Amino acid sequence: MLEVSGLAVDYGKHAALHGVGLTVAEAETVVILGANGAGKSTLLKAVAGLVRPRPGSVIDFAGQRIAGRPGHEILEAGIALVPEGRGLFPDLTVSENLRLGAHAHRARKDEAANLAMVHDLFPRLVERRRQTVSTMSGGEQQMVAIGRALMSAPRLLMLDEPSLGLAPVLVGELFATLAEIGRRGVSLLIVEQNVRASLSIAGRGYLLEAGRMVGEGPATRLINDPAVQHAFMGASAEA
Ligand SMILES: Nc1ncnc2c1ncn2[C@@H]1O[C@H](COP(=O)(O)OP(=O)(O)OP(=O)(O)O)[C@@H](O)[C@H]1O
Repeated sequence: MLEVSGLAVDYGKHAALHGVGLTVAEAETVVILGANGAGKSTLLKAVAGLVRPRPGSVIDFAGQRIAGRPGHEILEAGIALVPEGRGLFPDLTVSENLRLGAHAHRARKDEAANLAMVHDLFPRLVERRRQTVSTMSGGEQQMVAIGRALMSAPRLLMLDEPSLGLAPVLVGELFATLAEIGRRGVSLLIVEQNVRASLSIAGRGYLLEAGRMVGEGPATRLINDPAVQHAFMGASAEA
């Protein structure tokens, strides 16, 4: 469903991605692993239309060529991003933040059904719907960020380090919910440093190093691959 090849992104003279490729099939969960600065966020931003890829980069989604298109068109095509740091409006309430995720045309007519789905996945957001986001815990804010992305009824949900800053018990809950979202038919593309937790819900993974893909394979193989363990399994990944 998502097919990326030869994706290159430059920040001025600095090349952050040197021509990477990856695929995500319908209803598949894929993880991108890599150290700080490897280019993981840049990859997601390029797919989401938030940074411009170099001409010649190919990003195809559900039969459409989306490379270089603006972010709002890519959202309409069915790709949503939960950015690193979550990108919420801290002074607005939970409900207001969720409603802001529903502005895509493709989701407007189903807003009530999408909200019901978000409340089903995150029951705590029902009780907290009038609470200002800045007063919530990190785990609750992550629920709002994922909920807001789901309000656009994406076919592909991309998450940039969703477990960052969460206590280990919340990391477990987060990945259980992401697995449930995947079971409901949404494709997931997840950038993570938490190797074990993310691979445990994924079908496949890729290793990104200094702007190049240096490995890929089934999650069950990567989770036991010594190269992955050496390169990426820091203290946080052992949690
Ligand atoms: N806006 C920017 N301007 C210039 N250079 C940037 C910009 N954003 C990222 N870079 C550089 O591009 C490279 C890839 O960054 P990116 O944020 O994609 O990596 P990452 O793998 O997501 O790392 P992290 O986990 O630290 O976010 C890094 O060398 C980074 O310093």
